[in-house]
Formats: sequence, C-alpha cells, structure tokens
Amino acid sequence: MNYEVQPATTLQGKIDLPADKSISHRSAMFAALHNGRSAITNFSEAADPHSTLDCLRRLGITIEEPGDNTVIVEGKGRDGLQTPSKDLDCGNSGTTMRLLSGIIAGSGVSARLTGDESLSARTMKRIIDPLTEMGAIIEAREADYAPLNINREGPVKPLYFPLPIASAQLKSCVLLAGLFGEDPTEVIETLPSRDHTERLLGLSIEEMDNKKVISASREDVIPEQSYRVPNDFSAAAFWLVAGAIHQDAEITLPAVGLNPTRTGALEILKQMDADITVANQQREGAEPIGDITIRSSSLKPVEITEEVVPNCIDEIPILAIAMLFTDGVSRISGAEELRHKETDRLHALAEMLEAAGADFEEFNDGLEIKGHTGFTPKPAVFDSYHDHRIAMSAAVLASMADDPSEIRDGECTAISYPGFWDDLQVLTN
Ligand SMILES: O=C(O)C1=C[C@@H](OP(=O)(O)O)[C@@H](O)[C@H](O)C1
Ligand SMILES: C=C(OP(=O)(O)O)C(=O)O
Repeated sequence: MNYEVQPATTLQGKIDLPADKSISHRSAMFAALHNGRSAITNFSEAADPHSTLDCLRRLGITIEEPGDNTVIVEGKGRDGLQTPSKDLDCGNSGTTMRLLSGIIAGSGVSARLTGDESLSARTMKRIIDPLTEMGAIIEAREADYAPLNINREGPVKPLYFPLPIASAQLKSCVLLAGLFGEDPTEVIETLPSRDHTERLLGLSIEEMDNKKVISASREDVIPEQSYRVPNDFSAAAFWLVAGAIHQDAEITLPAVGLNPTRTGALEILKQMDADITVANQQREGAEPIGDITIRSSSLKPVEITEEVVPNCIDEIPILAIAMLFTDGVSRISGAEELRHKETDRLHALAEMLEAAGADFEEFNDGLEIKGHTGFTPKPAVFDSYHDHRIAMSAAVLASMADDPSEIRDGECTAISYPGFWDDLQVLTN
C-alpha cells in the first residue's frame, strides 16, 4: 500500500518509540536457553522479533504474551530444545536466521530455516562457513542462501575465529554455537559492532592491542533475561534527523538505548552540529538508556568512514538524508555491507536521491552527497523496496518537500517500527 506524506511545517512532541529490535530478539533466544522462567517487559511489537518468538515456539519453548508487551519465556536450558516438526520461518529477519542458526547448530537439533523473498536473497555463507568448521552439516540453496537445513554429528568443535567482517550477527552466531562446546570458542573482533550478545550473556571479554577476544563455552551459565528492553535507538534516528532538518522542531524521545556500540549516529549528528541533548542517563539491566531531545539545527557536512560504519549501519540511510540539508559535500565510505541488507540500501538510496532531485554520486562502498541548507526535495512516488529503513528515510525526506509525496509499500515499516506512520502524524499535527 502507498502511504502519503504531507509537507510538514512543524515537528513537535514526545514519541514513545518501539522497543529495541536487536535486544528483543536476544532476550527471547537467551531466555529460551536459560534454565527457568524469564519475564521480559517492553518486548518489541514489531514483526521481526515476533518471527523469533514463533521459531522458539516451534523449538518447543512455551512463551506467553499476557499483554502490555510482556513476554514470559519458560526456558528449558541449553539442552532443552526439541527438533521442530515444521520449518522455522524467520520471515524478513536476518538477525533471527543468523543467530538461531548458531543455536540450532550448537544444540544439535535438526531444523530447516526459511525466510521471505528478501531474506532468501541475503548471503548466509558468512555463517555457514564457521558453523561447518564447528561440526554442523548445513545444506543451503546454491550453498549460500536460505532455506538452510542444519544438522550436526558429533560434539561442537571449538573455533578460533577472527571476524572477517564487522557483523554482530556473525559474531553472535558463532558465540551462540560456541556456548554448546566443552572447550571455548573465541571470536576476535577488531572493528567493534553491537555488543548486546556479550552483555546479555555476560561472556568473558579480553582486550588486547585494539582487539577484543570474546569467548563462549558450555561453562558459561546462561542468565535469566528478566528486564525491560530499552527503546530502539535505530528508530530514534529517524526523528533525530527529522527534528534537525525541519525549521520548527523539538522532539523528545524517552528511555532510548544508548549502548555506545549502537549510537554512532548520535556522535555523527553531534559532529554535524545537531542540537541534541541527552538527559536522565541510567541503566536498564545490562544496557545504558537516556532521554534524547532534538531541536531544529544548522547542520554541517560530515564524513562517515569504515571504522564507524558498524556502529551506525542501520542509520546510514537516514544520515544520508541529513547530509542533503548541509552546505557542502558529505561522504559515506566503507559501507558496502549496506548492499546485503533487506535490499541493496545504497542502490535504494541512490534511486531515492535521484527522484528527489539531489546532487550525489554512488560508489560501490558508499555515496558522496552535495547538500545545501535550502534544499527542497521534489515530491515523488518513492519506492520503499519493501525495506523498512528505506521507507522511513523516504518519509522523512518527503516531509521536507513543498507538495505531498507517496511511499510505495509503506506497510514494511512494521518490520521494526509498527507505529511509524501514526507517530509521523502525531508530530506534524
Ligand atoms: O545483531 C543485530 O541485531 C543486528 C546487526 C546488524 O547486522 P549485521 O551484523 O549483519 O551487520 C544490523 O544491521 C541488524 O539490523 C541487526
Ligand atoms: C538489517 C536489519 O535487520 P535484519 O538483518 O535483522 O533483517 C535492519 O533492521 O535494518
């Protein structure tokens, strides 16, 4: 369905963001592996974490949803998973497929993991290779894509694994399989990516020469996962940019996750001179949170380079929109990984910028964007490519036009942010 976006004159208000998607997935998976009950509050209502809940139920885990976004998981310990009688449908969620593959491979249950058209086109070789070294037997379409048939013979072999790409999904997948091995599996990280898995499981981390060695084995006790999930910084990013680029804006976002491995976009927006304040900083379980307020800003151009990309990987599309409204040239490089998300996000962005009449150049690993503070995007029918982050970035861009635009297949925002269109309405009224 197409969603209409009206030009916005003011953006004012307080938004209760959806719960963090990455932490919601992990809370449920780790609760299933814990021996006993966990009560997770503020669990995400979005589609992706619900794909994780459905898969865990098929693995024999009892999960109740008594309301008010509380999820009660009856964990059966790491040896309690049952071989599912049906496919594990991961829907649109790369995190579900990649993390669950680690758990399945480690636990030794046999399962077939499937996904929607977008997920079935995303590479799984990055997880198939290390899991195979650890003793899993994985059949995949063209040896790379879902459906994945996962089995294991013999014990889990420990792995010493320097990460070939800065991916939290790959890191987590290998560590989760490692949790089932007698001897420790070690993952070596040089460029930091989100560290929710390590935090929520309390894994041992050794820091040496700008590297982290994270280990996991059967010795690690899997803790209860009873906590409130922070609100999603990745959802906050859309309003941080919208607030910064609009002339009459003040938006407050309470209790947002502020894990430093996730908030690269906050630092980048500060470098761009965005008027951002963070208050009430505190901890929610293993994670830091705080209230963020953004006001209309005069933004400066910025460069995003490879080292910071993992800490703002999902926010790059919306940061590209911010770059349009600065006087000068901004550059995103080292972001080739965006071509392997729900869609090729660099290509989708290039199409969006073209439709809006922007001045830019596309590279294999990024974009160069020539902005100016008076930029007014052309109204257009923007294609979402069925990708939630592309749809929401296009909506923020379209809100700066002088006439209404449309976002094609805008319902895909429900993958991470089901209330997005309502919140846009609330802010502009
Ligand atoms: O671990 C996670 O929860 C995620 C890691 C990132 O993917 P990669 O690790 O593949 O970069 C990110 O893009 C995704 O939205 C969620
Ligand atoms: C890439 C994303 O998620 P996933 O990899 O879990 O599909 C995302 O949410 O932007």
